[in-house]
Amino acid sequence: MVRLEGVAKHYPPDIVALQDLNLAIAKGEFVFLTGPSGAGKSTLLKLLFCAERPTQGEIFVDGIPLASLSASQVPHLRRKIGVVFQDFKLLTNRRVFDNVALSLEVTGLKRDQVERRVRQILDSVGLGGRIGQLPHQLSGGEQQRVAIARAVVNRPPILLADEPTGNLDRARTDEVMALMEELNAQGTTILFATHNERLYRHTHRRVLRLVDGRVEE
Ligand SMILES: Nc1ncnc2c1ncn2[C@@H]1O[C@H](COP(=O)(O)OP(=O)(O)OP(=O)(O)O)[C@@H](O)[C@H]1O
Repeated sequence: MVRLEGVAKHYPPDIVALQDLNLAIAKGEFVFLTGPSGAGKSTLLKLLFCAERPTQGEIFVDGIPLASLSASQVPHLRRKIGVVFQDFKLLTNRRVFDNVALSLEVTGLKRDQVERRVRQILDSVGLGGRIGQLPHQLSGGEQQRVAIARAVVNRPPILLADEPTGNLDRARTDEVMALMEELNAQGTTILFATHNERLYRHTHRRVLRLVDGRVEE
């Protein structure tokens, strides 16, 4: 589902964020990405959804060579990829419903289909009753569950998570992890960046550790 071959990313003037990265993530895997601050975790995720382009090397997502994509084709790639961030990035002046619906409306679904899908996904993350509220009326954990619902409402095969539990307490973190497990059980390939060793220590999941821009398993 994801393949990197000899990937490097440099930022000007002389920062080497990633170097000679080779890795493959199979369809349906749930892989953790860890490593110290500044190791390049966010950079790696950004390369996968074309928010950054590699300085060297090739990246394939679901068989698509990303180097071949023009700027106008990037939105098509992004429909395959859900992304969740530490700071949720919800639209603060839009209701929970709209935050989730926006990512479906761009796909051209009819209004009643959008409404049905949004209700369904919000029910599945336990927020069916909060559909008309604004983000600030929700707790941090609830806001993150809205962000996850938004990321997966159009059923992308891949979910990228960049420290999604970084702002959450232990109980809320466990709720988010349970949701991730559920999405993975339904077939979503997940790449989950985190500093929190507790989240992967006792799992059987593969853990990729970035150190100085290189990957160790
Ligand atoms: N847009 C940018 N311009 C210049 N340097 C950048 C840029 N983005 C990231 N960097 C640098 O690249 C390196 C990797 O950063 P990145 O954010 O990928 O690390 P990270 O592992 O996600 O860190 P953290 O755990 O603190 O979020 C760091 O040295 C960072 O300062």
